[in-house]
Amino acid sequence: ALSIHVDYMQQALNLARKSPPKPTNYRVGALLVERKTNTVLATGYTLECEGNTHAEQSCFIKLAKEHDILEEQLGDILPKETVLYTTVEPCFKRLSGNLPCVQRILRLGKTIKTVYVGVKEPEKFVGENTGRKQMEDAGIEVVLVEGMEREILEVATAGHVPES
Ligand SMILES: Nc1nc(=O)c(N)c(NC[C@H](O)[C@H](O)[C@H](O)COP(=O)(O)O)[nH]1
Ligand SMILES: [Zn+2]
Repeated sequence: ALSIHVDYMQQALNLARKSPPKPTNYRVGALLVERKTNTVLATGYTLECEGNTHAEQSCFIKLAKEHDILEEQLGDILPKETVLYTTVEPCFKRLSGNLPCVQRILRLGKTIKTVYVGVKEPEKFVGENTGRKQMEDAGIEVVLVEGMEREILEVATAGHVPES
């Protein structure tokens, strides 16, 4: 049966499709959702916000702008039962050196309770992604929403040069 999680992951994948293809990152879509009422608090996709931004980061930037606060202050306004859907698991390291999204999530305190991911990050750019363990150690549940791996990866890597 189509779970609510697949519905949100499909929405996230549709967002990822808006991302301009690039060989050095993944095209990812993300949604911040208030679990009790299932209200979408913010949507985002890779490179949506100016600069070299990630999908999860774009959600945070947009929501912070809406509340006229800094991104790192979002923990003060996010509902206690906020969850994040992202087609590719949050990054723990970025080749650009920008702050990884796991750190962005962790600094929001106990507001983000669960992170739903469509796929684990491939090891192409930064080797094995150890972000999941960092989040679980901080009490954040990480749930793999199965069944969409192939299409998520197809969208995520659309800007990559085919492996020769
Ligand atoms: N979860 C996630 N959301 C994104 O929006 C995105 N682009 C990635 N991609 C992860 C990948 O590891 C980094 O894109 C590379 O490490 C290059 O780093 P930059 O993106 O240039 O900072 N991962
Ligand atoms: Zn990231």
